Amino acid sequence: MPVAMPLKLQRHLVLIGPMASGKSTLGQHFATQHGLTFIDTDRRIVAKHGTIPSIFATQGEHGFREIEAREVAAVLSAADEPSVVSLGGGAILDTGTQQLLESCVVVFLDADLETVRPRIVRDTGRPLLAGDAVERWQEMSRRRRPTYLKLADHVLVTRGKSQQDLVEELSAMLEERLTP
Ligand SMILES: Nc1ncnc2c1ncn2[C@@H]1O[C@H](COP(=O)(O)OP(=O)(O)O)[C@@H](O)[C@H]1O
Ligand SMILES: O=C(O)C1=C[C@@H](OP(=O)(O)O)[C@@H](O)[C@H](O)C1
Ligand SMILES: [Mg+2]
Repeated sequence: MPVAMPLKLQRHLVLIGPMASGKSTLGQHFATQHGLTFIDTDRRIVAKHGTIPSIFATQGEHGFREIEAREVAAVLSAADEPSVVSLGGGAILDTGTQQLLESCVVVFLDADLETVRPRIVRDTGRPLLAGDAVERWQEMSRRRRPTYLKLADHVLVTRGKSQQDLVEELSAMLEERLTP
């Protein structure tokens, strides 16, 4: 894997966007290539509370959102080194999370249906997509889109781009931002 320039973040770099837009994958690749710490809030939730489907089954979406808001707040308000943080797609629904994102650099991974379609039809790990995954993804994505746009400092359009394309585009975006 190519190693890009080490990058020094001043604030957390947070990836938001709909389910299967590639937040977890891009966050991990980007952090690895720039020698940064990577945090996936869903991964932390799973390590502490069990799988996401099992949390939804026992505590419902409401229970999951409470756990998620606590975990995201713990990550974003800690005085740790600035890191690359991938949130779950619905984490931005919480107003406390929205406030914490004001002091982060927020990147919206803007994925369209054709890009995510093959990903969501084969993956069954997202309880909110149970049933007609395509229909449910479209509806949720449409409803949340204004919030993603409102919170974003940058928008990264994912259509037709490989992981490496996205790492490079995000790197260029940040370099421009860091250039006085
Ligand atoms: N740029 C990309 N090109 C092709 N497949 C991708 C890309 N980004 C992510 N994927 C695949 O899409 C699926 C969902 O990615 P993931 O990172 O889990 O998304 P999210 O965290 O936004 O839900 C994974 O199987 C991943 O390998
Ligand atoms: O959009 C959502 O409400 C959710 C997105 C998922 O994360 P990804 O966006 O990483 O798939 C996960 O947090 C959970 O299944 C709920
Ligand atoms: Mg994810």
